[in-house]
Amino acid sequence: MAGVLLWVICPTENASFATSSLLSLVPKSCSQERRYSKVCSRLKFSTGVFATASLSSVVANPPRSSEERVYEVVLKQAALVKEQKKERILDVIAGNDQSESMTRGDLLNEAYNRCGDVCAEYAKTFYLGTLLMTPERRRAVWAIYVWCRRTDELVDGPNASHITPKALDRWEQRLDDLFEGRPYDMYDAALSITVSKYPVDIQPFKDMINGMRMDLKKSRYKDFDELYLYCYYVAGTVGLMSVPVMGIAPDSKASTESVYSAALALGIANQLTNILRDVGEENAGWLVVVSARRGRIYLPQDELAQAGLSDEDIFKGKVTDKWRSFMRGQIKRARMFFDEAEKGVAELNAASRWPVWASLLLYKQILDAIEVNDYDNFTKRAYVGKAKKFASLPIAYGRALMLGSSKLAEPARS
Ligand SMILES: CC(C)=CCC/C(C)=C/CC/C(C)=C/CC/C(C)=C/[C@@H]1[C@@H](COP(=O)(O)OP(=O)(O)O)[C@]1(C)CC/C=C(\C)CC/C=C(\C)CCC=C(C)C
Ligand SMILES: [Mn+2]
Repeated sequence: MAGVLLWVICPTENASFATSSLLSLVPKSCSQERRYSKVCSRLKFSTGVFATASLSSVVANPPRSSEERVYEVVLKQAALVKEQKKERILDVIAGNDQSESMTRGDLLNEAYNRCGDVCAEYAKTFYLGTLLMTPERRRAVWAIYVWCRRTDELVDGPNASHITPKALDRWEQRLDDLFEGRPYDMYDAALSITVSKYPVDIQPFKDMINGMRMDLKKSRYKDFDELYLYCYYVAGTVGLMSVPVMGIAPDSKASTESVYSAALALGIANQLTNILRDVGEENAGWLVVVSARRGRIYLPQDELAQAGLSDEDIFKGKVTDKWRSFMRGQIKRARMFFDEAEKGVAELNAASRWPVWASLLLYKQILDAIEVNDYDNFTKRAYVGKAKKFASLPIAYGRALMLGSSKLAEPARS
C-alpha cells in the first residue's frame, strides 16, 4: 500500500503580537474587550507569562497575525457553504440534479472503494467511525483522507529525501487539474467528484501543500505565531476540508464560521499534540532511521529560551525540571485548542459526530500519556493503549448521542 502512495511522484516583549494572534480564536460574537480578556487568560496559561501589553494599544492597532490570516480562509470557506447551499437548492428545484447518476459509474465506485481501502489500512479507528456516516459522505471523507495522506507521504514517507519544491509544484498542478475536473488517477478522480459535489474550497488543499513547502525549508519556529501557521497548514486545513463533507446539523443554531473555527482548532490541537509526542523522534540523531525531518524543532524558540532551554538541551534529551515546566505550558495550550474544538462537534451532522469525538478523545489522551511518562517524550513514546482506545469508542458514541440536537442515525441517501 505504501508503494501505491509513493507512486505519486511569549515572552513579555512579544505579548501584544501573541495576544492579537490569539484573538481570532475567540468567537467574533464576543465584544473586543471580552475577546481580549479571554485571549489574555489563554496567553497566561500557554506561555506562563501574563501579557502586559496595554488593552488600548492592542485594540487600536492590532498587527496581522497568523491566526487572523487563517481566519480569512475560515470565512471564505463558510461563505462558500452558504452560496453552494443556494445553488444546490436551485438545481434540485430545476430538476438539474444529476449527481446521483454521475456517481454510480463502476469506475468511480472502484475509485472510492480504493480510497476506503487506504483509509482502512492507515487509520483503522477513523475508518470504523466513517462507517456510521451515509455512504455518500463516507466515501467523500475517504477521498479527502487519501489526498491528505499522499500529500503528507511526500515529505514524510520513505522517499521524502528526494522531494523537491518542484515536485510539490507538480503536485499542486495536479490539484488544480482535479478541481477543474481533470483527474490524473483514480484517487484524484474520487476527490475530483467529491469537490464538485460539496462546498469544498481549494485553498485549504493548497495550504496543506504550502505546509509541506514550509517543512522543506524551515527547521525552527521563532514563536507560537509561526508555529500556529505551520499547524494550520498541515492539520487545521484538514478540519476545513472535512466539515463541508461531514455537514452541519440542519437544526444547528451555531454560525457556519464558528463551526469551521472549531474544526480548525481540532486540527491545530492534533498537530500540537503530534509535535509534543514526537519531540524525541524528530531529533534523535542516534536513530538509524534516516528521517527527512531529523533535526527539526517544532517548538516556539522564544518560549524555549524563556524557560531557560536551548536546542542543545533538546538534542541531549534530558528530562529536567525546566523541561517539565515548559512541557506543562505546551500541554495546557494544546488542551485549550481541544476545548475550543469540542464546542463545535455538537453542531455537526449527527452521523459525523462519532468519528470526530473518537479521534478527538484518542488524540487528547496522548497528552495525558505524556504526563504519565513524567514528560519524557525523548525516550518514551506517549501512546494510548488498546484498552483505553476501546473504552473511548463508547464514550465518543455517548457524547455524539447526547451532545447534539439531532439524532445520531442519518437516513442513507445513496
Ligand atoms: C473524523 C476525522 C478525524 C476526519 C478527518 C479525516 C481526514 C481527511 C484526515 C486526514 C489526515 C491526514 C492524513 C493529514 C495529513 C497531514 C497529517 C499527517 C496530519 C496529522 C494527523 C495525524 O496523523 P498521524 O498521527 O498519522 O501523523 P503522522 O503522519 O504519523 O505524523 C494530524 C495530526 C492532523 C489531523 C487533523 C485532523 C484529523 C483534523 C480533524 C478535524 C476535523 C475532522 C473537523 C471536525 C469538526 C469540528 C467541528 C470539531
Ligand atoms: Mn506525517
